[in-house]
Amino acid sequence: MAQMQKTLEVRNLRKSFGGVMAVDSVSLEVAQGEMLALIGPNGAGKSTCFNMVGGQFPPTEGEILLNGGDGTAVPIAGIGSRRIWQLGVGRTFQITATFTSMSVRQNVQMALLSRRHMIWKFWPRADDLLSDEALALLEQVGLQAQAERAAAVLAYGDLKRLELAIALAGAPKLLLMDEPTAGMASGERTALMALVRRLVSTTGISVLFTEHDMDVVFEVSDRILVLDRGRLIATGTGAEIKANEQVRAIYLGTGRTSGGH
Ligand SMILES: Nc1ncnc2c1ncn2[C@@H]1O[C@H](COP(=O)(O)OP(=O)(O)OP(=O)(O)O)[C@@H](O)[C@H]1O
Repeated sequence: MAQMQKTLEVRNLRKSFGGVMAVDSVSLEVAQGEMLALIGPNGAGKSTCFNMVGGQFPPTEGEILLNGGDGTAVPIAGIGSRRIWQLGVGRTFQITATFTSMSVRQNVQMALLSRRHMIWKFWPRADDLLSDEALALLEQVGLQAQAERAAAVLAYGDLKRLELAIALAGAPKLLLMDEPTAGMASGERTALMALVRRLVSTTGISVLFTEHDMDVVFEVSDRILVLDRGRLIATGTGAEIKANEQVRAIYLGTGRTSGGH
């Protein structure tokens, strides 16, 4: 198998839905410890890219390679989301999914259990066993003080932090975050993504995220990828993307981000 330095490599990815080419010949790489934003107007193909990398559906064409940890390139296109998660690709969704009747700590413990392929019948024991580990993850996201509260009563921003802790419990090498700040107030958005930025720096995981708030994108990303109508039209640092005429023409120059949210 070929050697691979990157966490993720995508080659000539395509997805068509009937007559619509939602993603067209997209190639990209995510380095270890890199925080990469995937931006573009509504309908550009961002979610479709995420869904192929995360295994929600197979590509029409193209390769998706994940670093197996020892430098080997593991093909993951079309192998399904469960298997992809086991190989180290975590994901947060636009709608947060937590067990509302459980405490914040127990939600993280459930994710730890799942990672260890333990099942529900171990729960009474796991409640002790994995408690410290869960609390350590909650500390990483700044939620330790709320560990014993029911997930149902958390403020929205804290729920997003819990979702992040749950994703980290899966020990991902790559975390996909599809509009992680959707529905949050501006200050909260910056705080959440600054936290993710710190976690990337301290843990060395890679993050690929979509985000409609350009201030957040420019503040936290190492690099930015711009999609338009399924095609990757630019890749670069914030400064490069800001200066890119094609990107400005598509939407930065219009004064909107990508509408919608
Ligand atoms: N399941 C589907 N069936 C048919 N067409 C789809 C499907 N999913 C996405 N599309 C189409 O593919 C294109 C890309 O959509 P996608 O949701 O990936 O864009 P996006 O960049 O994530 O947009 P947004 O910012 O609005 O979330 C759009 O034209 C969309 O209508």
